[in-house]
Amino acid sequence: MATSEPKQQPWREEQLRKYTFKTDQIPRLPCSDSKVDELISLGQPVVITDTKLATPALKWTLDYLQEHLGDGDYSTYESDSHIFRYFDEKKLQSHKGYSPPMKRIEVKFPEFVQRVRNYEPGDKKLYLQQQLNDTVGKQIVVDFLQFNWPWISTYQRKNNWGQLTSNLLLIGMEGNVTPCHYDEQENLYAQVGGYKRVILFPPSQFSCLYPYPVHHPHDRQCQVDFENPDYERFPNFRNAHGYEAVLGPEDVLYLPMYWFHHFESLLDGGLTTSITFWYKSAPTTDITYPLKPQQKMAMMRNIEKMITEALNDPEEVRSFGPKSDSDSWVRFLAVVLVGPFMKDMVLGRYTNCRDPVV
Ligand SMILES: O=C(O)CCC(=O)C(=O)O
Ligand SMILES: [Fe+2]
Repeated sequence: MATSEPKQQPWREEQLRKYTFKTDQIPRLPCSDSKVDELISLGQPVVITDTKLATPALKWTLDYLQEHLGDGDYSTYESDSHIFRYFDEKKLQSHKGYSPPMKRIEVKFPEFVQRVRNYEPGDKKLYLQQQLNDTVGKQIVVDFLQFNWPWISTYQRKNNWGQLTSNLLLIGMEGNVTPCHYDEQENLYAQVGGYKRVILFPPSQFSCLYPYPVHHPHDRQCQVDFENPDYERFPNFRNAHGYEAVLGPEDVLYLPMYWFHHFESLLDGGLTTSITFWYKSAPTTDITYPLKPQQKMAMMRNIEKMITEALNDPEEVRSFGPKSDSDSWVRFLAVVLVGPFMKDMVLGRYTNCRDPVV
């Protein structure tokens, strides 16, 4: 009888960046394992190893894409460093004087390929992040139609998710980092080329991660620099505890809505290609108490939006805190009397909010 050799791990520990917090592993399971259904229905992350969700995209090399993508524009971010921190361009307008740490450019695919291939240390790093749309050529449409829609639609139905909103194609250079943030949709994230590490934190760790105020261009992004955490400003980051996995071709991660996530293309690992499948969340039917941490996050967002809109001046919200001695009782009230919900929303995040140094 043939014995199967244990499969060798196709990446090395030195390809992972080093951080200060502890992590556990996200479970890796085949589709046939009934735990997959259970975890997804509980809103818990899981890596599923054999969905064949985006198998036709395994052949999407740069050459293949260049031949078949068509001549549409591809949104690509340019960054001086390996960090690609997303910003909301609409919120930039009301946040005068702040220039974001990366720039979005629209390029034709061959230009992207040329810049990636000719990259030299010191050049700006690139990260293509473009929604798949109807400008792609016929062959890409054929590949797309052959994705495993029956499998993914089953999960959409079982979990009562809303419509598929978009598929983002991500092509990143080795070492690129998408820093920690959360999104407001359910995500089945298909890895198709190269290896990417993902680190997740559940919504219950909101108070360890200090997302920017909602009106800030970096809304939904954590303020803490994972590579050099400032524990004075963000003391609870010491208590952050993540879940992680390295995703390779054919792996699909269920990334639940409101879970914080950080992605890194492995160091010295070449280009990475991934495709997101974003779904609207299930409508809330009956509310049960206590509310879940993600429901509280949604509430906080609404309250912050209301306050910002009511005051009609983000600066007034942000510079909360004593401006003079006579204001100090306000801070006293906030610190001593307000319950954990308001503290999580305000302390550290609002009292210590600073723009990152560009
Ligand atoms: O792959 C990445 O770099 C970021 C992906 C991400 O943030 C997402 O799929 O929500
Ligand atoms: Fe995301």
